[in-house]
Amino acid sequence: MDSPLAVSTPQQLTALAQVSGLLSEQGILQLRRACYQLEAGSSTSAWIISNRTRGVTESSTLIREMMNSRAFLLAVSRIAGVPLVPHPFPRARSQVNYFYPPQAHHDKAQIGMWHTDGTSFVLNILLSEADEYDGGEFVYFDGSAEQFDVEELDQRVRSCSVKSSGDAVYIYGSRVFHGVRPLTRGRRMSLVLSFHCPYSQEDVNKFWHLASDDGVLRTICPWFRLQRDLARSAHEQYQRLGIEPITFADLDPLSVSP
Ligand SMILES: O=C(O)CCC(=O)C(=O)O
Ligand SMILES: [Fe+2]
Repeated sequence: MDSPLAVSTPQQLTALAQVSGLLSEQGILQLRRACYQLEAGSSTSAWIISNRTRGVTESSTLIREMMNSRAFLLAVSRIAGVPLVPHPFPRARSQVNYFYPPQAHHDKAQIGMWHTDGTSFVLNILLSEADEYDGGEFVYFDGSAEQFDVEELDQRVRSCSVKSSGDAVYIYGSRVFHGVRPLTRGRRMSLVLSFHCPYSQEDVNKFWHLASDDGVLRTICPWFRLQRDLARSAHEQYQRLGIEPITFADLDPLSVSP
Protein backbone atom coordinates (compact mmCIF):
# COMPACT_ATOMS: atom_id res chain seq x y z
CA MET A 1 0.00 0.00 0.00
CA ASP A 2 1.13 3.58 -0.51
CA SER A 3 2.68 5.46 2.33
CA PRO A 4 -0.06 7.66 3.81
CA LEU A 5 2.43 10.47 4.18
CA ALA A 6 4.05 10.22 0.77
CA VAL A 7 2.23 13.29 -0.41
CA SER A 8 2.84 15.46 2.62
CA THR A 9 6.49 14.80 3.50
CA PRO A 10 9.53 14.11 1.39
CA GLN A 11 10.67 11.25 3.61
CA GLN A 12 9.77 7.72 2.67
CA LEU A 13 7.72 6.51 5.58
CA THR A 14 6.48 2.99 5.95
CA ALA A 15 2.72 2.65 6.34
CA LEU A 16 2.69 -0.95 7.46
CA ALA A 17 5.21 -3.77 7.70
CA GLN A 18 5.01 -7.32 8.96
CA VAL A 19 8.10 -7.99 11.00
CA SER A 20 9.67 -11.22 12.16
CA GLY A 21 13.06 -11.93 13.68
CA LEU A 22 13.26 -8.57 15.46
CA LEU A 23 13.74 -10.18 18.88
CA SER A 24 15.83 -13.14 20.01
CA GLU A 25 14.05 -16.26 21.31
CA GLN A 26 15.38 -15.51 24.76
CA GLY A 27 14.12 -11.92 24.50
CA ILE A 28 10.65 -13.09 23.46
CA LEU A 29 10.44 -15.46 26.44
CA GLN A 30 11.50 -12.71 28.83
CA LEU A 31 8.98 -10.29 27.35
CA ARG A 32 6.23 -12.87 27.60
CA ARG A 33 7.02 -13.42 31.25
CA ALA A 34 7.11 -9.68 31.97
CA CYS A 35 3.80 -9.08 30.18
CA TYR A 36 2.08 -12.00 31.95
CA GLN A 37 3.03 -10.40 35.25
CA LEU A 38 1.75 -7.00 34.17
CA GLU A 39 -1.75 -8.41 33.66
CA ALA A 40 -2.35 -8.16 37.42
CA GLY A 41 -2.34 -4.37 37.04
CA SER A 42 -4.51 -4.30 33.93
CA SER A 43 -7.87 -2.67 33.66
CA THR A 44 -10.86 -3.43 31.51
CA SER A 45 -10.94 -1.64 28.24
CA ALA A 46 -13.96 -0.84 26.11
CA TRP A 47 -14.75 -2.74 22.92
CA ILE A 48 -12.48 -5.48 21.72
CA ILE A 49 -9.36 -5.32 23.88
CA SER A 50 -10.56 -7.06 27.02
CA ASN A 51 -7.86 -5.74 29.34
CA ARG A 52 -4.85 -3.56 29.02
CA THR A 53 -2.00 -2.19 31.11
CA ARG A 54 -0.69 1.21 30.06
CA GLY A 55 2.64 2.93 30.70
CA VAL A 56 4.54 -0.35 31.07
CA THR A 57 7.94 1.23 30.37
CA GLU A 58 7.49 2.76 33.82
CA SER A 59 6.76 -0.52 35.58
CA SER A 60 8.93 -3.03 33.69
CA THR A 61 12.71 -2.60 33.66
CA LEU A 62 12.99 -5.08 30.80
CA ILE A 63 10.58 -3.18 28.56
CA ARG A 64 12.08 0.19 29.50
CA GLU A 65 15.61 -0.99 28.74
CA MET A 66 14.53 -2.51 25.44
CA MET A 67 12.71 0.69 24.46
CA ASN A 68 15.72 2.86 25.38
CA SER A 69 18.36 0.70 23.71
CA ARG A 70 19.96 2.12 20.60
CA ALA A 71 20.00 -1.25 18.81
CA PHE A 72 16.25 -1.68 19.26
CA LEU A 73 15.47 1.94 18.33
CA LEU A 74 17.68 1.66 15.24
CA ALA A 75 15.93 -1.54 14.13
CA VAL A 76 12.49 0.06 14.48
CA SER A 77 13.71 3.30 12.88
CA ARG A 78 14.87 1.34 9.84
CA ILE A 79 11.46 -0.25 9.51
CA ALA A 80 9.67 3.09 9.93
CA GLY A 81 11.95 4.99 7.56
CA VAL A 82 12.75 7.78 10.06
CA PRO A 83 14.91 7.95 13.20
CA LEU A 84 12.83 7.34 16.30
CA VAL A 85 12.88 7.78 20.07
CA PRO A 86 10.38 6.28 22.54
CA HIS A 87 7.25 8.41 22.50
CA PRO A 88 7.65 11.11 25.17
CA PHE A 89 4.15 10.57 26.57
CA PRO A 90 4.60 7.71 29.09
CA ARG A 91 1.08 6.32 29.15
CA ALA A 92 0.77 6.33 25.38
CA ARG A 93 4.30 4.98 24.89
CA SER A 94 3.71 1.39 25.90
CA GLN A 95 0.72 -0.80 26.53
CA VAL A 96 0.10 -4.51 26.98
CA ASN A 97 -3.16 -5.80 25.50
CA TYR A 98 -4.90 -8.94 26.77
CA PHE A 99 -7.64 -10.21 24.51
CA TYR A 100 -10.21 -12.82 25.55
CA PRO A 101 -13.35 -14.02 23.76
CA PRO A 102 -16.10 -11.43 24.31
CA GLN A 103 -18.33 -12.35 27.26
CA ALA A 104 -21.50 -11.35 25.50
CA HIS A 105 -22.23 -11.11 21.82
CA HIS A 106 -21.83 -7.53 20.76
CA ASP A 107 -23.35 -6.58 17.42
CA LYS A 108 -21.13 -3.60 17.00
CA ALA A 109 -17.93 -5.36 18.04
CA GLN A 110 -16.71 -5.83 14.48
CA ILE A 111 -17.13 -2.17 13.79
CA GLY A 112 -15.86 -1.01 17.15
CA MET A 113 -12.51 -2.72 16.68
CA TRP A 114 -11.60 -0.36 13.83
CA HIS A 115 -9.47 2.54 14.97
CA THR A 116 -6.45 4.70 14.32
CA ASP A 117 -3.93 5.18 17.11
CA GLY A 118 -3.22 8.43 18.93
CA THR A 119 0.46 8.07 18.01
CA SER A 120 2.04 7.70 14.58
CA PHE A 121 4.90 5.20 14.77
CA VAL A 122 3.58 2.06 16.41
CA LEU A 123 5.02 -1.42 16.81
CA ASN A 124 2.54 -4.13 17.80
CA ILE A 125 4.40 -7.19 19.08
CA LEU A 126 2.39 -10.39 19.38
CA LEU A 127 3.33 -12.35 22.49
CA SER A 128 1.11 -15.42 22.16
CA GLU A 129 1.59 -18.60 20.17
CA ALA A 130 -0.80 -19.62 17.41
CA ASP A 131 -2.18 -22.55 19.42
CA GLU A 132 -3.05 -20.36 22.40
CA TYR A 133 -6.04 -18.67 20.77
CA ASP A 134 -8.44 -18.63 17.82
CA GLY A 135 -9.59 -15.52 16.01
CA GLY A 136 -7.67 -12.38 16.89
CA GLU A 137 -6.29 -11.61 13.42
CA PHE A 138 -4.62 -8.26 13.02
CA VAL A 139 -6.41 -6.58 10.11
CA TYR A 140 -5.99 -3.23 8.41
CA PHE A 141 -7.77 -1.12 5.83
CA ASP A 142 -5.76 -0.85 2.63
CA GLY A 143 -6.44 2.77 1.84
CA SER A 144 -6.11 6.22 3.30
CA ALA A 145 -7.85 7.24 6.50
CA GLU A 146 -10.15 9.49 4.45
CA GLN A 147 -11.25 6.54 2.32
CA PHE A 148 -12.13 4.41 5.34
CA ASP A 149 -15.77 3.46 5.36
CA VAL A 150 -17.17 0.66 7.54
CA GLU A 151 -19.88 0.02 4.96
CA GLU A 152 -17.30 -0.89 2.34
CA LEU A 153 -14.78 -2.92 4.23
CA ASP A 154 -15.02 -6.15 2.27
CA GLN A 155 -12.72 -5.43 -0.64
CA ARG A 156 -10.12 -3.43 1.22
CA VAL A 157 -9.49 -5.35 4.43
CA ARG A 158 -6.15 -7.15 4.62
CA SER A 159 -4.96 -9.60 7.25
CA CYS A 160 -1.45 -9.69 8.66
CA SER A 161 0.13 -13.09 8.95
CA VAL A 162 1.53 -12.52 12.43
CA LYS A 163 0.85 -15.75 14.25
CA SER A 164 3.77 -16.68 16.52
CA SER A 165 5.08 -15.03 19.61
CA GLY A 166 7.59 -12.31 18.67
CA ASP A 167 6.04 -11.56 15.27
CA ALA A 168 5.15 -7.91 14.93
CA VAL A 169 3.21 -5.43 12.85
CA TYR A 170 4.73 -2.01 12.44
CA ILE A 171 2.07 0.53 11.49
CA TYR A 172 1.76 4.24 10.84
CA GLY A 173 -0.97 4.03 13.43
CA SER A 174 -2.46 7.50 13.31
CA ARG A 175 -3.30 7.22 9.61
CA VAL A 176 -3.99 3.54 8.90
CA PHE A 177 -7.25 2.09 10.18
CA HIS A 178 -6.68 -1.26 11.82
CA GLY A 179 -7.97 -3.61 14.49
CA VAL A 180 -7.84 -7.07 16.01
CA ARG A 181 -10.73 -9.42 15.28
CA PRO A 182 -12.54 -10.81 18.33
CA LEU A 183 -11.18 -14.00 19.85
CA THR A 184 -13.23 -17.14 19.81
CA ARG A 185 -10.94 -19.11 22.14
CA GLY A 186 -8.02 -18.65 24.52
CA ARG A 187 -5.99 -15.55 25.23
CA ARG A 188 -3.98 -13.25 22.96
CA MET A 189 -1.38 -11.00 24.49
CA SER A 190 0.45 -8.17 22.70
CA LEU A 191 2.83 -5.34 23.52
CA VAL A 192 2.14 -2.07 21.72
CA LEU A 193 5.03 0.42 21.61
CA SER A 194 4.83 3.99 20.31
CA PHE A 195 7.65 6.13 19.02
CA HIS A 196 8.27 9.71 17.98
CA CYS A 197 10.54 11.15 15.29
CA PRO A 198 12.74 13.67 17.16
CA TYR A 199 13.62 15.48 13.92
CA SER A 200 10.04 16.65 13.68
CA GLN A 201 8.52 19.12 16.08
CA GLU A 202 5.11 17.84 15.19
CA ASP A 203 3.15 15.17 16.88
CA VAL A 204 -0.28 14.01 15.88
CA ASN A 205 -1.33 13.40 19.44
CA LYS A 206 -4.32 15.46 20.31
CA PHE A 207 -5.11 16.42 23.87
CA TRP A 208 -8.59 14.97 23.60
CA HIS A 209 -7.38 11.68 22.17
CA LEU A 210 -5.11 11.23 25.18
CA ALA A 211 -7.71 12.52 27.61
CA SER A 212 -10.27 10.07 26.28
CA ASP A 213 -7.92 7.24 27.32
CA ASP A 214 -6.65 8.59 30.60
CA GLY A 215 -9.06 11.28 31.77
CA VAL A 216 -8.48 15.04 31.71
CA LEU A 217 -6.74 15.28 35.10
CA ARG A 218 -4.18 12.59 34.34
CA THR A 219 -3.48 14.14 30.96
CA ILE A 220 -2.89 17.83 31.76
CA CYS A 221 0.62 17.63 33.33
CA PRO A 222 2.03 15.03 30.91
CA TRP A 223 0.55 17.07 28.07
CA PHE A 224 2.63 20.14 28.98
CA ARG A 225 5.68 17.92 29.48
CA LEU A 226 5.05 16.47 26.02
CA GLN A 227 4.99 19.93 24.43
CA ARG A 228 8.29 20.78 26.16
CA ASP A 229 9.90 17.50 25.07
CA LEU A 230 8.78 17.97 21.49
CA ALA A 231 10.57 21.32 21.40
CA ARG A 232 13.97 19.75 22.27
CA SER A 233 16.47 19.07 19.51
CA ALA A 234 16.92 15.51 18.29
CA HIS A 235 20.45 15.53 19.68
CA GLU A 236 19.15 16.48 23.13
CA GLN A 237 16.42 13.85 23.01
CA TYR A 238 18.96 11.12 22.27
CA GLN A 239 21.34 12.55 24.86
CA ARG A 240 18.60 12.29 27.48
CA LEU A 241 18.27 8.62 26.61
CA GLY A 242 22.01 8.25 27.03
CA ILE A 243 22.57 7.01 23.48
CA GLU A 244 24.31 8.23 20.33
CA PRO A 245 21.84 10.03 18.08
CA ILE A 246 20.27 7.99 15.29
CA THR A 247 20.52 9.99 12.09
CA PHE A 248 18.91 9.57 8.67
CA ALA A 249 22.27 8.24 7.40
CA ASP A 250 22.03 5.40 9.95
CA LEU A 251 18.85 4.16 8.29
CA ASP A 252 20.74 2.99 5.23
CA PRO A 253 20.86 -0.79 5.70
CA LEU A 254 24.40 -0.79 4.33
CA SER A 255 25.68 1.58 7.01
CA VAL A 256 27.72 0.07 9.82
CA SER A 257 25.70 -1.34 12.72
CA PRO A 258 26.09 0.20 16.19
O1 LIG B 1 -2.90 -5.99 19.98
C1 LIG B 1 -2.58 -5.69 18.83
O2 LIG B 1 -1.97 -6.47 18.09
C2 LIG B 1 -2.91 -4.31 18.30
C3 LIG B 1 -3.97 -3.60 19.07
C4 LIG B 1 -4.08 -2.17 18.69
O3 LIG B 1 -4.24 -1.83 17.55
C5 LIG B 1 -3.93 -1.14 19.72
O4 LIG B 1 -3.77 -1.45 20.90
O5 LIG B 1 -3.97 0.06 19.36
FE1 LIG C 1 -4.04 0.29 17.32
